Amino acid sequence: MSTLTFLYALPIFLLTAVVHRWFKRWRRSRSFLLPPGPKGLPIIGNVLDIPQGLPLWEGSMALGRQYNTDVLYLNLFGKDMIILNSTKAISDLLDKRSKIYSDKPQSPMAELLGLDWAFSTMKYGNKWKSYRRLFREYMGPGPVKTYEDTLRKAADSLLVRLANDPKRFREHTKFLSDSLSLEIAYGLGVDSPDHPILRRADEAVNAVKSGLTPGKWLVEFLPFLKYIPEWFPGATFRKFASAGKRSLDSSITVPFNTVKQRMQAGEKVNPSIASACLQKMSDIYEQGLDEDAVRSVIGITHLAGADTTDCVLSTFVLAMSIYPRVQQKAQAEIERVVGVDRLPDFSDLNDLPYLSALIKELLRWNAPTPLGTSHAVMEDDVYEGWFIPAGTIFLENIWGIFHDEIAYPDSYAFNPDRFLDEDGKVDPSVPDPEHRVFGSGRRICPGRHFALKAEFIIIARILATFDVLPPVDENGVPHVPRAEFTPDLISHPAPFECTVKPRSGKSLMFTKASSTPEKSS
Ligand code: HEM
Repeated sequence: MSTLTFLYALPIFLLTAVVHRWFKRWRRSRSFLLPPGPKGLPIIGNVLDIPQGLPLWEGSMALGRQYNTDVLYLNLFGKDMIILNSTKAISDLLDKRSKIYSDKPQSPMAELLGLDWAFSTMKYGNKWKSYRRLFREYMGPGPVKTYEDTLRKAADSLLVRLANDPKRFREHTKFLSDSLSLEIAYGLGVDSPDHPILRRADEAVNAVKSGLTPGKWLVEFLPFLKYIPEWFPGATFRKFASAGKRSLDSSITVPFNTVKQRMQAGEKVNPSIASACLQKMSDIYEQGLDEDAVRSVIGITHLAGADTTDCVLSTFVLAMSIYPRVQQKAQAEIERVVGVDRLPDFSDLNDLPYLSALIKELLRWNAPTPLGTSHAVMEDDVYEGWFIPAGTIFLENIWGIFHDEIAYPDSYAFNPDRFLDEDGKVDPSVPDPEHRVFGSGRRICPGRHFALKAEFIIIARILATFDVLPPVDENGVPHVPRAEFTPDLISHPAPFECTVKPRSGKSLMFTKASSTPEKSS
């Protein structure tokens, strides 16, 4: 198509597609009762109804209250979207009707990023099931026990970095999260955050986070825009997607090929999911999978876990610098149960209810994925008398249910005690954020067993050895950071300053003793 023809054809194509969609929706809305939501305008639907200046999770809670519904219907350029604002609605639909609510919406941005290899964006079906089964072989509740030693070492190397350079705590937690997932997936050790594999992975994760943020890109609502060529004025999304695709392709290929080539050359490689899979390729072929499937499942293990782990750790540092009494209480519990002659270990978990409550509170206070990731319904459905058209996109408002003032009074305060009963034991009557923060139904996060293990050991060991403190100015006055979080698909604390100080000579001894030389790839 010549440039001129394209320029003439585009607006006509655009208008026809939008009018067609709007007409379909208008016809349907006359025959069926859709769930409550703002009325919207012709063609663009509710685009202008979404409260501005607020993250979508807060804005949709406000709209839900305005329309007195926990099943908020929005129409965005003819696309049906429902935001579920209560645990009941999430459980009724995404859990109890998971047979038809486990699809993923077809996302033009995911397509432009070339994400068809990733089972997290795959349509519900046999291919997704077989990829997820392979992931579970290495990340299920049993297999994750085999990573305990790697996790202890990773936690201890973080302590060393914190002791040596306390102000750059945020870089250290990020490096820990990134290098840990690289090691578990490929057995590759890296000694610097500037290692090209980590940099590429970072670019890839950022591309996915930005590319899949709900409502961020017009092409999600007007899919034909994906045919706009990269050179077209204003087509920044195309350039963004091409760069993201390059980083993603490199991130799943380079480390995998490195391990494969080393194994083929008979070199010794560290244990990892990649080496385990490559050693048993004949079994994998028998399961109907091939090397592409293995590469992609391991790629997801590497890329999906790092940012969420980092998010929880930086939220922990922020919370401790704002709430010193919570920190002291957790440290006192650790000293009482573990003593001061060793570091906390996995076997201590059940004896540390306050620490368990603190981790639950971290996940609640700043849920790493405030809207989960979208689901799509595969068939027309009816819920509470409302019609739900096939293909409707669903978002679960995890942030919203974690800020429900009835379940969690004074919900913006960081208060682990809300999860404990009078005897200091975890109170089963308080809804456990661990049951909701990882999503729902058949798509529930399969990395959750690993995530909870990693967070426990890292946080317990930091608390045992360091005090997290707000920064002080030249007059010694502390400047407590504010609890602010980014409005992204994975919502991190906004930049803040603080520092960490070793708690005693003994804690310094632990960090020195565990200062084993780091591997290089
Ligand atoms: C605190 C840490 C984490 C949180 C809060 C989290 C949260 C989530 C959420 C909300 C989903 C979407 C579930 C749904 O569609 O309903 C998800 C999916 C997923 N997560 Fe996690 N995650 C975490 C850590 C991890 C880790 C460490 C890994 C890998 C080792 C991982 C791998 C995945 C994968 C592969 C999926 C896609 C599942 C599918 O579509 O079948 N996650 N996660």
